[in-house]
Amino acid sequence: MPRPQALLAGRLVVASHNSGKVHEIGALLAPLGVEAVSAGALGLPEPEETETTFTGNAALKSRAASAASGLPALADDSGLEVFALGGDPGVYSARWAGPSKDFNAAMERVWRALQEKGTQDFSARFVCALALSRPDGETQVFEGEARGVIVWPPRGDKGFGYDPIFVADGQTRTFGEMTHDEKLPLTHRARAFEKLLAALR
Ligand SMILES: O=c1nc[nH]c2c1ncn2[C@H]1C[C@H](O)[C@@H](COP(=O)(O)OP(=O)(O)OP(=O)(O)O)O1
Ligand SMILES: [Mg+2]
Repeated sequence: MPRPQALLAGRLVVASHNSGKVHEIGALLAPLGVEAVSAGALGLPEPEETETTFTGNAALKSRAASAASGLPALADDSGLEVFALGGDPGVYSARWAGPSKDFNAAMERVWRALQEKGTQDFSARFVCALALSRPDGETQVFEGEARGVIVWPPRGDKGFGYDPIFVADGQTRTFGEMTHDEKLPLTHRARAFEKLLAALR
């Protein structure tokens, strides 16, 4: 079996169709000298996310991309868990935005659900599962989280998804108000990536 490290030595598929994620994962991979190519650039299809966990969906996406391309693949399945909402939208975070990917509507739905609960508990976390697959299907998955609170109204137009309503612990600005370089080290994604690197070392 090749050293897992070799998986990050040459060309790697970033198995995501979300440009915000592809940008962030590209920045995490850049210092390693990995030649990252996105699933979209290779014309790979977007698999249906049939699992009920972040780790399950991440593995499903990395396996599909690696098998289809013959290259190692790194997939990200992530989402926002709001504690007072029992973890919603969770693995359905992308689906709450609907087929038109309307995250203004998805953010409103989060806020409305919190209002309906009548709660003052706005605590939340972003979760990211990163799955690394080889073309033979062998897969490793790593999870990271970023804890914080939901704020309303949305603030900032940077980032993607739910960034304008999330303030990470210890911060005052939302992820939507931060530059890419400010947001990235605070993310669930960077934390999952640290674990992946530690495991491959
Ligand atoms: O840092 C983040 N900042 C804001 N929102 C975020 C973040 N990370 C995940 N999210 C939300 C939006 C995203 O749409 C959904 C993930 O859903 P998820 O299925 O993993 O990704 P996706 O469908 O957008 O792209 P793909 O599956 O092709 O990787 O959670
Ligand atoms: Mg998805």
